[in-house]
Amino acid sequence: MPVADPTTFTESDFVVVANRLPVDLERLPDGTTRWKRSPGGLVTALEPILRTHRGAWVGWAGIADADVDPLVDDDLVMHPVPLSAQEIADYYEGFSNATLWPLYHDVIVRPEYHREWWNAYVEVNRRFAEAAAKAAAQGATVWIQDYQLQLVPKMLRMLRPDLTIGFFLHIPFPPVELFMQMPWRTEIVDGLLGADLIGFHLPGGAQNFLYLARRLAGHQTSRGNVGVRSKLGVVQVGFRTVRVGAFPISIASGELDEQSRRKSIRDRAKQIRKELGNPKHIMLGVDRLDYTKGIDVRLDALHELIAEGRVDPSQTVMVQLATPSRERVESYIHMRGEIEKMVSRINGEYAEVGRPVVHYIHRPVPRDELIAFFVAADVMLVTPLRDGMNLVAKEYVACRSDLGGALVLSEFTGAAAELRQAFLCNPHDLENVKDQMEAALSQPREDGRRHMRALRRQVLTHDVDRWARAFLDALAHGGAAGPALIAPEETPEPELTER
Ligand SMILES: O=P(O)(O)OC[C@H]1O[C@H](O[C@H]2O[C@H](CO)[C@@H](O)[C@H](O)[C@H]2O)[C@H](O)[C@@H](O)[C@@H]1O
Ligand SMILES: Nc1ccn([C@@H]2O[C@H](COP(=O)(O)OP(=O)(O)O)[C@@H](O)[C@H]2O)c(=O)n1
Repeated sequence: MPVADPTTFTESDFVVVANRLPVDLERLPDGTTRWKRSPGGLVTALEPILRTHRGAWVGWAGIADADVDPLVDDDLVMHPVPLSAQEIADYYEGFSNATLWPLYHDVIVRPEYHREWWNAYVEVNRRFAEAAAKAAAQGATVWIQDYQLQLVPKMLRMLRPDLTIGFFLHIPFPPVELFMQMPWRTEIVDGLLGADLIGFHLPGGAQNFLYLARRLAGHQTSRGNVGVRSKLGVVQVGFRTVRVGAFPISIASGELDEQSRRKSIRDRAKQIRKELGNPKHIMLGVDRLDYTKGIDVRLDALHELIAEGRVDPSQTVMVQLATPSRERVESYIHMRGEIEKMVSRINGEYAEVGRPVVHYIHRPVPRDELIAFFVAADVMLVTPLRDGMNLVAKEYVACRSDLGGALVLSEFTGAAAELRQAFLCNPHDLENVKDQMEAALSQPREDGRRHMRALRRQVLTHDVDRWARAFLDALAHGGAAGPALIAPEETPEPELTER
């Protein structure tokens, strides 16, 4: 990838700041390096937006001590922020992914609170704020992304009061009772309040935050509920007005729809079916290997359905594509072991030679191959215990222009708020998951077409472009005049913590 020429390189009017760049630097065994696409939905969603805005992206290159100059790819300028091995351990694996990630995902795993991790988080957030301040032109718009960078809005405002600053949280914002565990809770709320607009996927997250801004940080806030892309909440921070809203993220659905119609993809989907032994049913899971995704839930459900004779293992195949993720964090190491044991157990009990029941792939899969899997799958299994949005569910729907397939979707994903015609399930209730999987496998063709048509209408009319436009318009125009405010002492008891 070309390095930006420092003599022609200028500051940008639109800057995205995220923990990761859209590409990761990879060190190969022969000592050379190459760039590859970064994992996760944040990159999937933001990359097309940034390319249309011809902006700059500030982020980490994905490996330790990479001292890399700014890069240009088409019109996108990327500014790598270096992290040392110790900072990766303390800021990324530690505070971001062993403290904040489990705390914000309903404490599925117990969050760990360590002062040295917090110190590294503060230090690295400062470095990102400084890099953003350098990349942004006078009066630019800077859009900060996600839980790894919650202190950057306030730090950046102190460095560059001329900027318009937005912040979007890609994961759930937890109920107040859980957030209150955080030893540095006030610092985090204050850090976020440096932004002009703070976006969440769902109104529940926005309302949880408003409550904390009032009770914890002592600011006046608006009354009433926050809407979806409407009815922004307001926090009065001295003379500044901070707006708070719900903006459910999406995918480049039109593009994906087109890609999935290509003959090469259709042919590959048929070939996948053949390679799997032409089973009657293909079920598919596509996730980063993360304990929030409920991969164990769907494996358990499949195991019991087979044991009860409700699913025939000679006619059904499950494919689980699991991208490696956060591989040095203890809870991820443990979970991987558990999942691999479950896969072996199902295959040990029910596979025939040359015909596994579960095909498990623990490595990244090329984009075209992934799309072909979506086209081939009869039932898509999306069963997280908690997920901010889950773009995979929307990607599956976008790929089904044939109106085939069925989506089993956890109620505990952001996507469930929009994809109401899916087979919704409660991942904490195994019998319910089994029933919904069985119903999806056996639904009459016409019902399936009707459900898929409705799901597609939602996904195709609410794409990532609409998400970005809604957020950036609200950031630029500030929204309607502020509603009446509630003083901190008037705060009612937490009626706002449900999602
Ligand atoms: O950067 P990693 O540690 O490898 O993790 C990958 C990304 O995971 C998370 O994605 C979230 O964003 C999606 C898009 O909004 C959303 O659909 C999903 O529910 C979230 O889990 C994380 O929030 C990103 O910061 C990571 O880059
Ligand atoms: N094996 C896999 C799994 C996911 N992915 C992609 O990674 C993204 C996952 O986004 P998501 O919103 O569902 O979940 P997170 O991983 O961001 O938590 C989607 O765009 C998937 O298509 C992939 O390319 N290969």
